[in-house]
Amino acid sequence: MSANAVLRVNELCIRAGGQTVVSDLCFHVAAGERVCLLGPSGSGKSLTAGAILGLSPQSVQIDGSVSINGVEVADIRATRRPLPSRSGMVFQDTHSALNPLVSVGAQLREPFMRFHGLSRKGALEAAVTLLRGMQMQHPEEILKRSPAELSGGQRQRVCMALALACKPALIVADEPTTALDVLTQEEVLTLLRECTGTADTPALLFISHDIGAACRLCERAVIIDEGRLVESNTLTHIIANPQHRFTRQLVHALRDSAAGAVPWAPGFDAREGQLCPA
Ligand SMILES: Nc1ncnc2c1ncn2[C@@H]1O[C@H](COP(=O)(O)OP(=O)(O)OP(=O)(O)O)[C@@H](O)[C@H]1O
Repeated sequence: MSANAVLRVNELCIRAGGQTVVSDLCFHVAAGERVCLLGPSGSGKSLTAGAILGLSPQSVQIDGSVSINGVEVADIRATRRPLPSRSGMVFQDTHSALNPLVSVGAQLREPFMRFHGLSRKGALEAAVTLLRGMQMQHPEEILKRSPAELSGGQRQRVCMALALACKPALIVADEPTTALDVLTQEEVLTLLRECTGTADTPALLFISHDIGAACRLCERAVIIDEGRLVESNTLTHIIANPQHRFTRQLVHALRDSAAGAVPWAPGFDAREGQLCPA
């Protein structure tokens, strides 16, 4: 396992509704890395995300280890975690992620005041700069609106801006593009790629059942089925040589949908059905 891991999940077991739904899960995300957690519906992806983020429902029992930046956090709720071990989060449901009664500007200036020590005015200026850097049109105008006055794609960008403004070492994105149209999905994936996975930006754990999006964004994938790790490798290797039944289904679906060209997957040769090294 990598020595410079931002996230280490070790022997994670999750019980919910009287059943073990995640068993002995082990994986890591290194600094500067983008890793995808892939699995079919009901395989335990969101419960794993909840355990990593410290947002599991009280009824869910968690055993094993989750460490972020070297701090053991499996037993610590999100709001009580020490700052270096807090993660940014981006979810599918942007309505729930934002306070509907508070303007976007008031929500976005908070992390700049809290984590960057900026004044109210300085925080708003930083928020404008961040949104502009994320290719958002008219950021000053956006900050004055309430979340309900934004499109789904705009709300998702604001959620990403909120996650980035907290200066986390890790961002966990749980199906962030599922509720968006195809073009907006493309934009959000591009943005996630630009804002994560380098020495100066957070590492990314991208949770999805879309291997096409994973290829677009991540170098490595961890694949789970029925709460157990079934495959873990670079996406180049997995696409060329899928081992598990679910992975083979995903790769076949990707090849079928490709039909000659996969513009969103750089390096993907649809005729060969392989990811070629960039
Ligand atoms: N709070 C809970 N109480 C009881 N069972 C739960 C709870 N949350 C999830 N489960 C069950 O645990 C299993 C894994 O759920 P989870 O939401 O992690 O799956 P998932 O892989 O994220 O699925 P999807 O891709 O459909 O979102 C499912 O069988 C689900 O019904």
